[in-house]
Order: sequence, then structure tokens, then C-alpha cells
Amino acid sequence: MATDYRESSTALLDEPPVMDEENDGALDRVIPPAEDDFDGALDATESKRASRRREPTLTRDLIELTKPRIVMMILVTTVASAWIAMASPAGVSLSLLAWAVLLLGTGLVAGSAGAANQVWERVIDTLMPRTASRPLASRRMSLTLGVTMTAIAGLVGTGLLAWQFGVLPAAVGVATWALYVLVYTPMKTRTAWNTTVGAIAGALPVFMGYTAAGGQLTDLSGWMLFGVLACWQYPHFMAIAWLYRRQYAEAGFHMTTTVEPTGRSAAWQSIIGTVTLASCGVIACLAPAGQLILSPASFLTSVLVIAACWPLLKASLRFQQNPEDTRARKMLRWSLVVLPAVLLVMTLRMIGL
Ligand code: HEM
Ligand SMILES: CC(C)=CCC/C(C)=C/CC/C(C)=C/COP(=O)(O)OP(=O)(O)O
Repeated sequence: MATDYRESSTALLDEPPVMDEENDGALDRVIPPAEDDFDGALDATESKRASRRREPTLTRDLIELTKPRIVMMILVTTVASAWIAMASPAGVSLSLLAWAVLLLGTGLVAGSAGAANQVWERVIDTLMPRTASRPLASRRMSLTLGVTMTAIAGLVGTGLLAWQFGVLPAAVGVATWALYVLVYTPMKTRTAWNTTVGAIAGALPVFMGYTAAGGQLTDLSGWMLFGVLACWQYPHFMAIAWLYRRQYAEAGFHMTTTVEPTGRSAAWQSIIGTVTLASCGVIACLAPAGQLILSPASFLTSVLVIAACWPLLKASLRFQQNPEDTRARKMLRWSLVVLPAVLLVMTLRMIGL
């Protein structure tokens, strides 16, 4: 199992982020110290991390190279998208083999994108405690192996998708890969608009699942799925960008919280992202086949979407009142619950609830 990504993510959700001791004076002028950052907590964080740390092995490093948690969540969105597409006018039912190929192919292409990002960022990753122990950054894995695995996973994944589902889902995968690796990754050190590009890249995989199951690129439900995914990434990432703002600033990344360190912009982006995410979900529930249907099912599922988004909106509003780590961590936790919940409600609606 992955060492750095998993550990740091768990720590991110549970504890105050570890701040670098060096350059604090200079950095404090730009980004004030976190309110709940105190020595006892940092010591506890370090010892918890040390007790969780497992010996890196080649297998664990290969998994970690793919950013496995993001891949898992991408696969959740792929399943929901394919299910929803199956219920669309042009939808086709997927066999067990087709499901397996869809998940394997998408997982390999997404894993290849995560690996390529780590190849690209192998030097800058050494500058952040969050990423410094990644296999390539720590030099446990050679660059040749990293590049080889990136290429094999990408080519096999794309080949599988093209073989089973034709050109369209495979082409969406290639386009997503290119946007994430070749556009988003270099943008991270140039402009905070990188998050918008990342949000598009993170949402595009819904069209892999959607088109693989016969959905058309012109379908409203496909675009509402895309909207849910793209908007969700604002509360999701603004929380992370706040918690890691010092590490991002020290490493030279341009994120909303490093260019606008009061947290106000991050908070508003989270609020607007959550409201728009809920709106996309509601539109999809009201018009599952493209036309407005006012029925008890439309009403019930719309209410469920709003109820599912409510805790995230509340967390974002509380963060807006007072941007601090505990509130950001709540936003992040809720983001990871809200996405599968909204996708579940949308799926139930589309398949005929
Ligand atoms: C603008 C887009 C996004 C950015 C910048 C972003 C960034 C991040 C970062 C930096 C982390 C924390 C990792 C750590 O603690 O080291 C994270 C966690 C995570 N992200 Fe995202 N992410 C984005 C979009 C997505 C998308 C599209 C998905 C999947 C659908 C996703 C799923 C996750 C998951 C599941 C976690 C794991 C939290 C955990 O480890 O428990 N993210 N993200
Ligand atoms: C099918 C396919 C190609 C899927 C790709 C999925 C994809 C593009 C996910 C993007 C999510 C994203 C922007 C993560 C943050 O990366 P980061 O580089 O900011 O994270 P880091 O700082 O942890 O490296």
C-alpha cells in the first residue's frame, strides 16, 4: 500500500498539517501561522505518522505512483456515469466483461496520469513534506521505472478501452491525461487558475464511463454529471489548499490560498462550488432524460441532493466566517462523503426511481 500519499492524506484529515520550521519568519509575513498549530499537536502528529509508516516495498511504491485514492474515487464516478448512461435513450447494457474492462482501462489511464504527474514533479515534490517521500521524489524508484510504468499503464489502459468500447471513451481518456499532465501540472507553479483546469481534467472521466455505456456527448445528464464533478472539486481542493498553504507557498506553487492568504477567496469558491454542484444534481433529477418532469420522484431526489450537499455548504459557510484549519478539515471530510452520496442519488433517479 502507498506510504506517503495515504499517510499524508490520513494525517490531513485527522490532524493539523505539519509545518516546516525553516523560513517560518519570512513566511509568517505572508501567511500567518495556523491557529491550531501548536507544538504538542505537531509532536503527536509526528509520532502517529511514524507508528503508521510501513516499510516501502516495490509493490507499495508502484501503487503509490498511481495516486491510488484519486484513482479509486475516479472509478466510483465511472461506475455512476456508466450506470446513468445505460438508462439514457441510446444506452447499452454492459456485460460483466465490459464492466471489468471499463474499470481496468480507466484505472490504468488514471493511474498513468498520476504517475506522469509524479515524474514531472519529482524535484518540486521534494520541497513539500506532504510529497517528499513519494517513490520518485525520494529516489526509491528510478526515473526509468517511473516513466516505463507510466507508459505501460497509459498504453494498455487506452488499448483496452478502445478495444472494448471504440474510439470515443479511449479518446476522452487520452484528452484527460494530456490536460492533467501537460497543461494542469505546469500551470501549478504559474497561476492559481490551475484549479479550474484541474477541475475540468478531474471531471472529464465521467464521459469515459458515460460514452462507454452508449451515452451521447449531447445528453443533458452527461453534462450535469460533469458539472457535479467539476464543481465538487472547489470545496474539495480549497480545503486542501488552505491546510497545506504554507507548504504550497514554500515550494512555489500558485494556489488560491497562497496568492490570497486570508482564505476569503477560497471560502467563496467553496460556497459557490457547492451551490453549483447541488444545482447540477437537482437539474439532473428534474430532467433525467433531458425534459423537465415534475413528479414525486423528481421532487424526492432533488431534496435528497440538496440534503446531501447541505453539510458541505454549512462547512464552507463556517469556513467563510472564520477561515481556520479545523473548519477546513471538516470541509475536506464532507467533500469526500458528499460526492458519492450525490452520485448515488443521481444514479437512482436516472435508473428510474
Ligand atoms: C482541482 C482538482 C483537484 C486537486 C487540486 C486535488 C488535490 C488533492 C490533494 C492535494 C489531495 C491530498 C493528498 C494528500 O493529502 O497528500 C487530495 C485528496 C484526495 N482527492 Fe483530490 N484533488 C482534485 C480533484 C480530485 C478528483 C477529481 C478526485 C476524484 C474524483 C479526487 C479524489 C481525492 C481523494 C479520494 C482524496 C483522498 C483523501 C484521502 O486520502 O483520504 N480529487 N486531492
Ligand atoms: C482517466 C484519467 C486520465 C484520469 C485522470 C484523473 C485526474 C486528471 C484527476 C485530477 C485530479 C487532480 C487535479 C488531482 C490533483 O493533482 P495534484 O498534482 O495537484 O496533486 P499533488 O499535489 O498531490 O501531486
